[in-house]
Amino acid sequence: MLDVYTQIASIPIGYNHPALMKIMMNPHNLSSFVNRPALGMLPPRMFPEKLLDGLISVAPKGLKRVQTMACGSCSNENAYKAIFIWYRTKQRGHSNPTPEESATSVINQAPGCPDLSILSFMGGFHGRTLGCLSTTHTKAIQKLDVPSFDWPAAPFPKLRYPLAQYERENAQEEKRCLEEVEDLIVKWEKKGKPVAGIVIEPIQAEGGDNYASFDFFRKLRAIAKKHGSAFLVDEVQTGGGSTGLFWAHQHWGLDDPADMVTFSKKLLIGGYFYKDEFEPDKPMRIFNTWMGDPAKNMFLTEVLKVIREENLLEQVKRTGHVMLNGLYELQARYPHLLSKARGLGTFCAIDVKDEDTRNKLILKARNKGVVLGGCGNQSIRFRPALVFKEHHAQLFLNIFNDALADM
Ligand SMILES: Cc1ncc(COP(=O)(O)O)c(CNc2csc(C(=O)O)c2)c1O
Repeated sequence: MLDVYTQIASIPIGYNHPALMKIMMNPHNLSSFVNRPALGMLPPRMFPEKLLDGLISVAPKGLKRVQTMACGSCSNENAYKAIFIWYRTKQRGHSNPTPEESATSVINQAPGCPDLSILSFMGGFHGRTLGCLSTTHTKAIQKLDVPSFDWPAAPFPKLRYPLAQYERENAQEEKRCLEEVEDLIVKWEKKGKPVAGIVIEPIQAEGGDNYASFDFFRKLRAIAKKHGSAFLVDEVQTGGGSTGLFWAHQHWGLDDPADMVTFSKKLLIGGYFYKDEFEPDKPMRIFNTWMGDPAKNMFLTEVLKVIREENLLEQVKRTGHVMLNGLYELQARYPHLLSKARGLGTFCAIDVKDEDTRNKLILKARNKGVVLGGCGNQSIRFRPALVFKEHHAQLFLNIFNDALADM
């Protein structure tokens, strides 16, 4: 199969890459695979140094610290907790709780359990655990029957395509959404549930590969700063190089770095980078048994080596041009079926006329040997590995054309 979905965007350098297979064959690595440590209490002696060649070597601008986790949901979940701890420490002026805060915390009451909130966006997806689900607004089936926190959800810009033709309308739409963000922050402050943090994806993936301008994100970052809220960029799906830069939010050109960046999928390990001030004041406040997995970190270090040695981020840019230009051509050839071709690097998507036709097209592509994935109500998202070259893209486009001709 030609895989253009790669296990929901989580295979970085293709299947069975020799460099990763070699890791498995090295007898010196066996202990890391067999003896999984409780990293929060008993990290292997060389673990911090090993992070330097791996995760810390790709730390986003302005972030020097990293907390590893297992998956995207637990990365966001624990990043939210670190934000709440930071916010309350800032409000108190120190990190020593009063006896009342300690007593009320264990019975789920304020002030020990404060009424704080995280602002998210309609169309955003941040995971399926309880805190993450309160910031996820994609499909009802993901949220039905699960209690939710009373946290604000702002509108995400609904851009009109082609972007060049609707610049004025789209700028107006983004301005409307940013005004709504500030209104919600003020409203939740008045409700006694101050917004401790804002979470956003650089491209709303599950929600349908929704885009906003880089200027929108720079302005949003400034709003978070203005209101004393942490700014968390969720790079679980966009991170790892598929937009042509290692982190999608690098495209924004932020003067003031994000406070936190969560990751998982292509990085093979979950976790979040964070600014010094978000370091919890005491051990075990952000904690679980494993806190990540040194074996996965080993694979990641090797993946990063391959990305550098094979210059894969430049490859992504070249392949991305072939993909997007090919999608433009197909949308022109099948205007009754396709619209809104869009992408950054090989992180591309296209809309199909309706959900049923989108699902049929994915099935038809699969029967012709191509693995695709849907997102949103009627989009197809393309998530190839970083080793996906121009000839793979052309092969995909030819098969996709045959599937479309067959609809
Ligand atoms: C931007 C973003 N943030 C967080 C998550 C959650 O990561 P996991 O918990 O699934 O590892 C994801 C996971 N993506 C995802 C794709 S399908 C899916 C699902 O639960 O149906 C989840 C994500 O795309």
